[in-house]
Amino acid sequence: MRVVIEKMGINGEGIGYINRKPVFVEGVLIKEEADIEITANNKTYAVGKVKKIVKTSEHRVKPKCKIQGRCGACPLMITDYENQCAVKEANLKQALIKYAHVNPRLIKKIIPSENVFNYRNQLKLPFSMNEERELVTGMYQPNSNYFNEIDHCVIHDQDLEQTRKAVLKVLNDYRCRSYDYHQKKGFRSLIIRMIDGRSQITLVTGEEELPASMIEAIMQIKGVVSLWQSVNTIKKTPEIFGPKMVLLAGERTLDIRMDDLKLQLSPRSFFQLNTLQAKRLYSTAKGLLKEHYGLIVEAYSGVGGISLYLKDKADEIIGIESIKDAVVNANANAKLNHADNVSFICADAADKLTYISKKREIDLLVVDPPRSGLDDAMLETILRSKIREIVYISCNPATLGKNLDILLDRYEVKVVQPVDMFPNTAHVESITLLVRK
Ligand SMILES: C[S@@+](CC[C@H](N)C(=O)[O-])C[C@H]1O[C@@H](n2cnc3c(N)ncnc32)[C@H](O)[C@@H]1O
Repeated sequence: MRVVIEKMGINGEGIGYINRKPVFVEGVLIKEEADIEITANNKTYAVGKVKKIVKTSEHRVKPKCKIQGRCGACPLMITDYENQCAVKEANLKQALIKYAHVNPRLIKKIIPSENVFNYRNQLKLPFSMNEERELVTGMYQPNSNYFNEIDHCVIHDQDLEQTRKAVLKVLNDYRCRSYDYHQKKGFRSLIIRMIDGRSQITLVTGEEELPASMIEAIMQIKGVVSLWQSVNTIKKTPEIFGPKMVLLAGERTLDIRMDDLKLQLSPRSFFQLNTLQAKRLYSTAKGLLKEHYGLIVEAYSGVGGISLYLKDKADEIIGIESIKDAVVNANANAKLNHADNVSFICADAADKLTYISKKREIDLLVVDPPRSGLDDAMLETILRSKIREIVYISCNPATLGKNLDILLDRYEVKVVQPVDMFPNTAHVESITLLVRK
């Protein structure tokens, strides 16, 4: 079947229509024409696989990565960066109009990323064995068990890639094997966070005792400041880290600088993946605010970066975060940065916000939730409270749109500012400023 691609979907796929039914096709761009094979045909939509592209977009480029399209992380790498930004802006507009009827004129042009490649400061990759019986890292093809070995990832920081290769060499020198679910032994995942040339490494393993000389060899790799082991023998789990973390060598935290801020990060704490753009994200959010507030609450605060960026904007700032390690980091970060007016609480965001909003007046709420967006309890608490302003930082236009639809009962959108944090991927980050009606 031949299809003309009319728009792009939220996952970076092309969408065309056959007999008015939408057909989702990976690896194609707007205005391209392709011969496709229908691989799934449901009542309301179909899925197609490209056999041949018969008309090519002027925005198509040759992807820099050999396994683009197979690993699934970078569907937009087939188009120039200007067009990637246009696709992201259109997707955000589409979602916010569809779910919440947001006036498109309030949605600004996306702030592009300075670094289109080599921007990721962290990798979290599963291990496997290749045909030569060597331990390798890679990605499972989306919706399949097929493992693609990653030889060289072009969105990872170059030093991060060097470190990954050096760690693999050590593990192979010691003849380490990938995880065996029956024996509960072997290596499951490699996690490396590398910022400003310094790295924190975590090996997620089965019940494995690692030789002291191997630990020493990893610590000798350039820039490595700590090596952690996380034992995870839970069979089917979406969690990469196991319940227990053991510091094998080096420093407990990765200490970084972000503009004037000093931040400490533990392996399990969330931290923005594109450090340069994170500074832009935070300073753009700050730029949308008034001069000064009484009380700011930041929900989903991670290691406290946003609250600390805003420390001069309020009499008091309270952060709420559910991961204990991140809260320990955040409170240490408040001390390190002499922010006596900023503190962090380990709790569920909705629970704690309900508690605070019953006792005190909140002038500004900052939320930066995971991809699933704000849950019902959080939305209910916000609607019941008298919070005056909200800054909603979102990494998922669909959940943002659905949440806004509910919040718009009591709030008005002032501006939506997209920021590209993840070039080549389909992810769209945005900041929305809402004011109580
Ligand atoms: C997208 S991250 C944002 C972190 C932080 N704002 C930053 O810029 O680094 C979302 C954070 O929400 C936390 N989180 C997830 N669900 C939560 C909940 N129900 N209550 C509190 N925090 C939660 C996660 O642990 C994570 O640190």
